[in-house]
Amino acid sequence: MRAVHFGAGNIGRGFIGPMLSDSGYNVCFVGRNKSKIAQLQKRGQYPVTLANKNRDSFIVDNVTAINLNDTEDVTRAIAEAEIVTTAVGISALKDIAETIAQGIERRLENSRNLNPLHIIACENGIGSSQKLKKSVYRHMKQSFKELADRNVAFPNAMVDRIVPMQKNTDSLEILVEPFSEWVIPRSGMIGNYNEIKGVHYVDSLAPYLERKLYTVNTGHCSAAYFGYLEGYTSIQEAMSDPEIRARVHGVLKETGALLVHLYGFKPIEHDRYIEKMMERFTNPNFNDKITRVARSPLRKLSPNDRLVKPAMLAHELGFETSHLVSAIASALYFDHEKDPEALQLQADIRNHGLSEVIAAQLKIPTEHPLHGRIILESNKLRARYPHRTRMKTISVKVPYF
Ligand SMILES: NC(=O)C1=CN([C@@H]2O[C@H](COP(=O)(O)OP(=O)(O)OC[C@H]3O[C@@H](n4cnc5c(N)ncnc54)[C@H](O)[C@@H]3O)[C@@H](O)[C@H]2O)C=CC1
Ligand SMILES: O=P(O)(O)OC[C@H]1O[C@](O)(CO)[C@@H](O)[C@@H]1O
Repeated sequence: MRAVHFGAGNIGRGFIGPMLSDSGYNVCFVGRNKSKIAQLQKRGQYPVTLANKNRDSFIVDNVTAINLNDTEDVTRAIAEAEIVTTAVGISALKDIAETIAQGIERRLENSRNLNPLHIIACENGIGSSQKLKKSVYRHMKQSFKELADRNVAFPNAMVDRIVPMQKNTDSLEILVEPFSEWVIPRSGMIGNYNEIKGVHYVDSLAPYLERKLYTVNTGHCSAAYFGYLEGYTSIQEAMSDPEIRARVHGVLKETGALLVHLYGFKPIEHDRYIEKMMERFTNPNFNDKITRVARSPLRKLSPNDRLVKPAMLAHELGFETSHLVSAIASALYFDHEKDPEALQLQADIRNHGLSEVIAAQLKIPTEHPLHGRIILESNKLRARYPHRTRMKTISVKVPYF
C-alpha cells in the first residue's frame, strides 16, 4: 500500500508518517527541504523518540521521499497511492494544490486508476481537507472533476500530538509527546478503504474537532501569549507560573462551558479532559518554545479559529468570556520579529489602529460588546507590561450589555 505525505516537518515525520508506516504503508514524503529529502531517500527510515521519562524510541521504516518540485515523480506517486496526506500548514495548502490536481488527473486519465483515493489535510483548523479540495479543483479540468467526485474523497480530520521544534544531532530524528489522537469521520470515506491503525473513525467529527481546537489549541496558544508578555521563552516556564496557569485554566473553563453546552459532554468528564490537556502543556520532558505555539497570530486570531470563534459563541450564549478576551488582547501584542504574521499584525495595528484590526481581521464589529472589552483589556495589559507592548492606550466607550 502506498501513501504520499506532503511536508516532512514535525507532524509529518513525528505523527502521520509513523501512523501510516505502522499500518503497512510505504510512506513517500514530498518536501521542499532538499537535504531532508535526500536523507530520507538515502536511509529509507528514521528514528522517533517519545518525550517520556525513559525516552523510548522506535524506527519508522518503509519510507521514501521526493522533492516537491520534481512534479513528474510526485504526480506519478499520487497516481499510484491509496492515500495522500498533508501537514504543511493550512495557509500552504494552496501552494501544493496544483501538484495534487495534476496527480489526480494523471491517475484518472484513461480511467487508469479508479480505486478510491483519500486525501486528508492533517492541519489544525476546521474543514481543512475540504479547503484543500476547493484549491485542488480550481486546477482541474471539468471532465476530471466529475470523475474525481466519484473516486477521490477529501475527509476532514482532527489531528492532535504536540511536536515541538527539533534540535537533534540526527536531522531526521524527531521527538514527540507520547499522546496522539487522529479522528476521521466515516461519512467522509469512500469504497472499501483500509483503516489506518490507531485512527478513530467516528460518525460525527465536529465534537472531536471543536473539543480539541477550543481546548488544546485555545489553551496552548493562550499560555503562549500570556507567557510572551511575561517574558518567558518556553511553554513549560509559562505553565509553571501559578498566575498564568490559573489564567489558562480560566480560558479552558470558559471554552469548556461552551463545549458542554454545544455537544453535551458530561461536565465531570470534560473537566478531566481539561486537566489532561494542562498536563500535556506542562510536559517536563521537552522544551516547547513560546514562539512556536504563538506562531501565525493572524491565523490564530481569524474569526473561525481557536480564540475568536469560541469567544463569540460563548458571548452569544451569555457565558463568561473574560479569560478569552484577555487571551485575544494578549495575542494582539505578539510581535516576534521572525514571525511574518506577527510583523504584519503589528504593522496593521500601527497603520490602521487596534479597533480597525479587531473589526476587519477578527471580524468583531465596533458595536459588538467584545470589541470594546478587548480594547479595554489591551489597555490594561499595556499598563501592566509597558516594556513588552508598543501600542498606544486607546480610549473606548464600552457598549452597554
Ligand atoms: N507541531 C504540532 O504540534 C502540530 C501541528 N499541527 C499542524 O500540522 C501542520 C504542520 O505543522 P508542523 O509539522 O508543526 O510544522 P513544520 O514547520 O514542522 O512542518 C511543515 C512542513 O511543511 C512544509 N511547507 C511549509 N510551507 C510549504 C509550502 N508552501 N509548500 C510546501 N511545503 C511547505 C515545510 O517545509 C515543513 O516541512 C500545521 O497545520 C499545524 O497546525 C497539528 C497538530 C500538532
Ligand atoms: O500553531 P499551529 O500551527 O496551529 O500548530 C501547533 C499547535 O498544535 C498543537 O500541536 C496541538 O495539536 C499544539 O502544539 C499547538 O498549539
